[in-house]
Amino acid sequence: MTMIYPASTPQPGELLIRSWQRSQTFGLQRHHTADPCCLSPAELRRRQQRHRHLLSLLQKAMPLFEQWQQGRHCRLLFADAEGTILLSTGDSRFGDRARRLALATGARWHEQTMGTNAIGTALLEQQEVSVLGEQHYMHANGTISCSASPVFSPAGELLGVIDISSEAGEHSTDMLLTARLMALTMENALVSEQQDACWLVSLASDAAGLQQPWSALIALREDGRLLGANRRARQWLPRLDPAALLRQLRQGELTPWGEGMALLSRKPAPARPRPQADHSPEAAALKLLNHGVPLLLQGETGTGKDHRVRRLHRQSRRAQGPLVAVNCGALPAELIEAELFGHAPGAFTGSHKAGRTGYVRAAHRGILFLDEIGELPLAAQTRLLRVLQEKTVVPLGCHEPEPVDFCVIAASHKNLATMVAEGRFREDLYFRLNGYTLTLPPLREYTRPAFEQLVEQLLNELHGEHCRLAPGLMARLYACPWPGNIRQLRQVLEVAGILADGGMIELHHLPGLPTPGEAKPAVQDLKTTTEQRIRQVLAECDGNVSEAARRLGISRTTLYARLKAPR
Ligand SMILES: Nc1ncnc2c1ncn2[C@@H]1O[C@H](COP(=O)(O)OP(=O)(O)OP(=O)(O)O)[C@@H](O)[C@H]1O
Repeated sequence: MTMIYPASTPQPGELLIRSWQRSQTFGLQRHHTADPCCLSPAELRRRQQRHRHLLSLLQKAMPLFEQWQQGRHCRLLFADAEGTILLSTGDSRFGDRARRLALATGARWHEQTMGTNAIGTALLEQQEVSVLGEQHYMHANGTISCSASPVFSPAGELLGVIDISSEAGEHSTDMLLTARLMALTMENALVSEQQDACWLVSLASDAAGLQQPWSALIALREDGRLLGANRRARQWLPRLDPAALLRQLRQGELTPWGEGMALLSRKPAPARPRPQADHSPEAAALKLLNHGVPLLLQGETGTGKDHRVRRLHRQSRRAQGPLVAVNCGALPAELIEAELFGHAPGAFTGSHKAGRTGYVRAAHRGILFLDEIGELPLAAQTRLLRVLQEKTVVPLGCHEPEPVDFCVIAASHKNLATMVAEGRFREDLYFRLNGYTLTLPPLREYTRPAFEQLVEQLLNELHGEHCRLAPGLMARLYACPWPGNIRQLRQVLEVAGILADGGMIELHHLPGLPTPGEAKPAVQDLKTTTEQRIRQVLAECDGNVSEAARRLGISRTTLYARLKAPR
């Protein structure tokens, strides 16, 4: 590959050559328009919310940048580990050009789409880099120069990147140094706040270098176990015995170490208060799941069964294993057993030539989520019961049972106990699945404080902390019937927050608000109320079922089911 630079541009090092080669491999052309694939404002706010702790640490390090920046025309950017800019601040004169070049929040600077660039290249190489003027792969970016330094977690995972960008002619080497200093300051803050850390130890080549942002820093537990390290410390770790070092340091705060380095122990970091014991049903469910007890989730459509299962999986001991979700109501009747338990190659006419693993075996070492379990036909229920009892599967066409290690969570919007009483669900399977029942209430049964908390959480998740309801609107929302439960509420708030540009939501930002009843409907009236509301919306949509389901925030299947439900 030939790289031709203007005489004024420094020749690239190996890192940039590798990056240019990658840019070519990605099929990019230098004269193409760079496409930063900007995120929608809502998605950007979600990401900023997800990374709010990192952003708050960056804010604390900001005085470093502000002091240094005086008189310089440059911008500081922070991008997450996927190259999405979450913060852009600094000189507004350069800001206009920066915006034109998509150095603004929401833009994504992957190497795959933008070619060689400081953010994308620093992320892929996991090391700091300056990309000056025409060293950018895309001509369009040749007018700027950028220096970026990655930020790592105390465990060494890449969290994001700090970048300082300026006009190509105005870049200086201290921009990379400042980006590095900011990144190190953030890493040190992360190391210092490690949970259970009692000791922080700085390492440097001499006493003068200790406790500087660029010194190595490690966090230790009371017994000397290593909890985390900044990037500088990581290079020492292979030669370091933290427990022995701590013993030594407890004799005297400043101690020579190993290869003549000076060491300093700092005051014990304040221990974090232990979380209060959690006696909620969800905590009980998690504890039981971790002991292999099957869970049963009951709740109307949209009450958050799927959402809850995903959260339980994330928090469980099986978080590293798969979560295999099966909608039992959507399995084709004639293939249910093959889909669940798998089959040998060519086991039956029309079967997969290579055989099929089946959902149960796919959940090995993880969690099998059987959604809409009430829809499973009786014959399949019998086989499922055997699989749950024996924790082995015999795929169709096989003879040998195969052990499978999985936990099961089942969910249904139908009342399974009633189905058992009516003979539509096997009693023994019901007892086997129902190690512990978690019932998710419909929104109409939420207390006012619980409802407010949910609305605030959803607004925060969807639109960030500045989005809130105008006075009086909470009461209006609480009075609505919400047949689609959280799904419907979420959709209404998503639309409202966008219309309100993430600020104060007024009544006119709520076009899809369900009509409030005179009072909250009594439970026994709910079927009638729901059906009336569905018919009303259907009429408003001229019988268009998809549109009505969208407005109500429920699926089309649910809409049909609601209309067909026996009175
Ligand atoms: N606690 C929660 N916080 C935020 N969002 C939630 C919560 N619970 C549910 N949601 C959201 O509400 C919507 C519906 O949730 P979910 O699909 O989990 O409901 P469900 O009970 O499984 O519904 P169905 O029975 O119709 O499948 C989803 O968009 C989900 O992200």
